[in-house]
Amino acid sequence: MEIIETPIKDLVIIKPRVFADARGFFFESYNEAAYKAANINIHFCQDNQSKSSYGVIRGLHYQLLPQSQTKLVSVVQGAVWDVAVDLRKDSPTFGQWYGVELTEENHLQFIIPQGFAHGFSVLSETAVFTYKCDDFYSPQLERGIMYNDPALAIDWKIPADKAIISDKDTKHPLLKDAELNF
Ligand SMILES: Cc1cn([C@H]2C[C@H](O)[C@@H](COP(=O)(O)OP(=O)(O)O[C@H]3O[C@H](C)C(=O)[C@H](O)[C@H]3O)O2)c(=O)[nH]c1=O
Repeated sequence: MEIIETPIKDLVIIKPRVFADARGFFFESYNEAAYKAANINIHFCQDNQSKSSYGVIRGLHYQLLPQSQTKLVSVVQGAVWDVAVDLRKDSPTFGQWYGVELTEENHLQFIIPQGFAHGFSVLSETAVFTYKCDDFYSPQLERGIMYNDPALAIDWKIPADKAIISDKDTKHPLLKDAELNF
């Protein structure tokens, strides 16, 4: 696997080694030993999966310490624009976001570290999104910030009038008003 750095420290893209043949393809979607060899020491404890239609934006979500989550996210069907926002108050990139297109064709994976908000928009007719978390879901510690916060100015790669947002995701605070403890 290849680790691709981003302009935001600790936020990295994983390009797995894909074995393609006449039948299709095979790749290891996670290997703890390979991660340890790359000095990526994460122990995952929960896998999630969601399916969404074109135009859906899920996010921007995070969990507060002590149950903030590192996530390894990828797409098994379709294509999404995946976005992480740095919420670490002492980070030189606090409030900055980075996006990457994850698709069933490019097999790219994205490691979203603790201290980041995460969200994605669906670029294909449907997308099946799968991710591993290194801590369990905690409704009590789950928080969100607005996907369309003007201070973030995130380009979701879909027309704003096509965005499909859950009611919950229309009621998050702006980043300036968010509860953070990273
Ligand atoms: C996240 C989660 C949710 N749920 C339940 C709670 C709700 O009744 C239902 C749907 O949850 P929600 O609308 O928060 O799902 P998403 O909008 O896809 O949220 C996720 O999307 C963004 C992109 C993320 O990065 C987070 O992992 C996660 O917040 O599943 C669970 O039972 N376990 C869980 O781990």
